[in-house]
Amino acid sequence: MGNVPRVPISIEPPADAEAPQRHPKAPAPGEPTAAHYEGCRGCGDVPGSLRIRSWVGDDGVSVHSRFDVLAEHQGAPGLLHGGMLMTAFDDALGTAYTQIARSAVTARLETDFRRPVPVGTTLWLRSRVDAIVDRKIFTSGVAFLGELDGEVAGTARALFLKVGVEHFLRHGRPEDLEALGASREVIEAARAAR
Ligand SMILES: CCCCCCCCCCCCCC(=O)SCCNC(=O)CCNC(=O)[C@H](O)C(C)(C)COP(=O)(O)OP(=O)(O)OC[C@H]1O[C@@H](n2cnc3c(N)ncnc32)[C@H](O)[C@@H]1OP(=O)(O)O
Repeated sequence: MGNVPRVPISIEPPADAEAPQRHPKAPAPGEPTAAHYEGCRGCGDVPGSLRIRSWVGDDGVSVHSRFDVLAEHQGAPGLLHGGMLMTAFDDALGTAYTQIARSAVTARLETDFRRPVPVGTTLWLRSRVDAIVDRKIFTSGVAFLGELDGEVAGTARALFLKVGVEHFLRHGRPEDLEALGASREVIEAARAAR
């Protein structure tokens, strides 16, 4: 396999992992969550976005999300593209962790596709953080056809790793970071520190 890295195999949280605690500044149960970023492909209000909307669950930790499946999300004729369902899970699980932690990025995402999803369906997703171990945030979610707790269309698990703002400053496109208020000097300093 030459230089191809070994593929990590497990995102199972250890049995003694820390239980998730809601961040004190997170929105309250029933409130909508904020978009990750206005340019986000999952939840931002920009062309090409899935325009996923999420709300905090009654327990203050889990999140439920709505994704209206449109013709532009097709893979097979009239059916949702699998990668779009993964995008929806990435976004919803990535919103669930914002109830607990600040910034983190997806390290691994596993999805099981249980039922085809016709165009015109409203998908509802339930997502939660199962455990946190140091920088690792273990999450899981379920996507339902038509209504919360309807027929299961898919399930997913993801591992997010906490990162600092320097992750985005080092790797992001400078003009997008500058549009968020980062100065060229701060961006260059973060890149020089690599
Ligand atoms: C300006 C601010 C804007 C803020 C906006 C917020 C936006 C939020 C956006 C959210 C939007 C939605 C979401 C998005 O779209 S997020 C976008 C998609 N994700 C990415 O681009 C991430 C790309 N990957 C990386 O940057 C690095 O690989 C990361 C940071 C993830 C880890 O590299 P780092 O050098 O830091 O860590 P490490 O390699 O020492 O590993 C540490 C530990 O983790 C374990 N491990 C690692 N990988 C895996 C794996 N795949 N499976 C299982 N385990 C894995 C590893 O074994 C080790 O474990 P241990 O040996 O310690 O036990």
